[in-house]
Amino acid sequence: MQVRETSISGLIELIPRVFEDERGYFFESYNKTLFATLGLPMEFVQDNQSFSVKGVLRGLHMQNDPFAQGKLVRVITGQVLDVAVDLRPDSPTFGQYETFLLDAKLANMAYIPEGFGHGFVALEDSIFSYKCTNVYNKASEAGVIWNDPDLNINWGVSNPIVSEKDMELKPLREVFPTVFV
Ligand SMILES: Cc1cn([C@H]2C[C@H](O)[C@@H](COP(=O)(O)OP(=O)(O)O[C@H]3O[C@@H](C)C(=O)[C@@H](O)[C@H]3O)O2)c(=O)[nH]c1=O
Repeated sequence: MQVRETSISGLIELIPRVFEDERGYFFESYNKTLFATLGLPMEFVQDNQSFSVKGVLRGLHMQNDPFAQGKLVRVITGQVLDVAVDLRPDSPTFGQYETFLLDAKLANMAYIPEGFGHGFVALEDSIFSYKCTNVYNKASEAGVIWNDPDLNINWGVSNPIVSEKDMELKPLREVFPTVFV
C-alpha cells in the first residue's frame, strides 16, 4: 500500500497494490495492522454505499460531535472527484481543501479525519463506498454549501445535480462565524 500525505495534517491518500491475473484482480481495501502502523483509527462501525449518475454532487457533509465521523472512501465502479475540507476550527489549515481523483481502476482511497467537510462529484456513473468511524446520527448532520465563495472549490463541472437538502446548506461564514471574527 502506497501512502501519500497531503498538505493537510491527517488527510491521506492510500493506493493499494492491485494484483491482476487471468481471473481478474485482488487488492486489500482495509488492513487494521496498516492503519495501526499509520496511527489512523482502526475501528470502523458503519459501511455505506451510494450510486451516483454522472454529474451528481453530494456534499459538503459532516457530523458534529459526539458523532463526528472519520471516513475511508473509495469508488467501486466509475470515477469521482472527491473533496475534503478542513473544518476543524483550531486547525492551522482551517478552510483549506484537497481533492482526490478516486478511480475504480486505480482502487485509490482517501482517509478523511473527523472534523472535515466531505463531498464528491461523479465524473462517471459511480458506486461510492466508505467506512465510517461513527454511526449515522441525523440530529448531528451538518455541512457547508458546495459552492461556498470563501472555499472557492474547483469541482471541475458546471451545473452539477445537487439534492434539495444540499442546496439548503449554509455558507462557511454562517456555519463557523467565530472563525471569521
Ligand atoms: C448518510 C446516511 C444517510 N441515510 C439516509 C438519510 C436519507 O434518507 C438518505 C440519503 O441521505 P443523504 O442524502 O444525506 O445521502 P448522501 O448525500 O449520500 O450523504 C453522504 O454524502 C457524503 C458526501 C458523505 O460524506 C457521507 O457522510 C454522507 O453525508 O439516506 C442513512 O440512513 N444513513 C446514513 O449513514
